[in-house]
Amino acid sequence: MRMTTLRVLILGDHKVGKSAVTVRFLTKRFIGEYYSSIDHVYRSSIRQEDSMTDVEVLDTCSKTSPGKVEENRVTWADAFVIIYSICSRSSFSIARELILALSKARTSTYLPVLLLGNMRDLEHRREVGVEEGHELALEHGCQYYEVSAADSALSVSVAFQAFLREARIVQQQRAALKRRRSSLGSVSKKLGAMFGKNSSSNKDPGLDAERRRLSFTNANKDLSADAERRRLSFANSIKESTSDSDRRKSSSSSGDSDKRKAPSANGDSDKRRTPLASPSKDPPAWDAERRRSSFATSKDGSGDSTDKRKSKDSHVDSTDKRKSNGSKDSNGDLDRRRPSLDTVDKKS
Ligand SMILES: Nc1nc2c(ncn2[C@@H]2O[C@H](COP(=O)(O)OP(=O)(O)OP(=O)(O)O)[C@@H](O)[C@H]2O)c(=O)[nH]1
Repeated sequence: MRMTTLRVLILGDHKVGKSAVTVRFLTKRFIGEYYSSIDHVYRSSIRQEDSMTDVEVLDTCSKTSPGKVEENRVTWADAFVIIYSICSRSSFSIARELILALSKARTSTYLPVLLLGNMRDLEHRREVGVEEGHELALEHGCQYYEVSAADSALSVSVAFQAFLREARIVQQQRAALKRRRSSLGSVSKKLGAMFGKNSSSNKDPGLDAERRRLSFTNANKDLSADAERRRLSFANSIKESTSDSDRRKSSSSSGDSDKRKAPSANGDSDKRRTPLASPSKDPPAWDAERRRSSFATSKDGSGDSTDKRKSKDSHVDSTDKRKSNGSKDSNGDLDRRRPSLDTVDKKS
């Protein structure tokens, strides 16, 4: 179970019931006549949800200047309770002064402030409306309740419990912020110790600037060299492509087109191209001769359709042979077919 200590400072005009309210909250009892010319500190442990809160309440003696608050007290306290009497307009004005004084004293941090309008049981003597109390509280971001220390402990207890809950949260947030700041401070000190020793920029800013300049120049040099490399590579590729083109031209002029196709293109495309290309390469004389031979065979009537197919097949074979053997095949094949023509002529 966690334990925290909250310091609460009670402020207000004379005889508004500061002591009566404080004692009511801490002891649940009402003391009708409480006289003291000195400040009192009350200590108590209050249970809130899952935790206990140690509360120190400083009941101030407001005989001299009730509208002012000493700086050391402001520093001491975590939370402030400002009490006025609903039966006293002047006590309400002093409450306003105190709120403003607190705002000025601790501008950097949020101050939990509870504004209490006491003596609610004396409604017939009311000088300050409940709306005025609400407005003042809203204006300065305070909690606000009207209570009666004389009438019941409940109203006082409700007001204090709600206020202490808020005060405790604010206190915890403040403590966490302090821890974070201190840890950040120690980390930054360590980093400063680590890098401060080795950092040349702190010692010699001129040297650091020169190092950056050289680094920039080297980076530019690298970029220029890279661009030159790319330019040379591009020029070489152009040269290579030009010489390759020349080579192709010279080889095509020497009639070696079939040989060029094989290594340059993939095998499949060449295989596809070869049978389509070969018939168109046959000279017209071969076609004429082929037609004539076919006509002669049909006229002769010798040989069936199978023979005709064979003849055609053999002719295709011979065409392929011609392609591979050149002039030798062309002469030989032509000569082999000519005797048959002669035979036809003789028969006819
Ligand atoms: N009717 C009524 N009387 C109250 C109430 N609270 C306090 N009193 C009376 O008001 C008078 C002043 O009460 P204190 O508690 O002494 O007020 P204080 O602000 O502490 O006084 P100083 O410290 O002398 O400035 C006492 O006679 C209380 O009995 C209340 O809620 N209702």
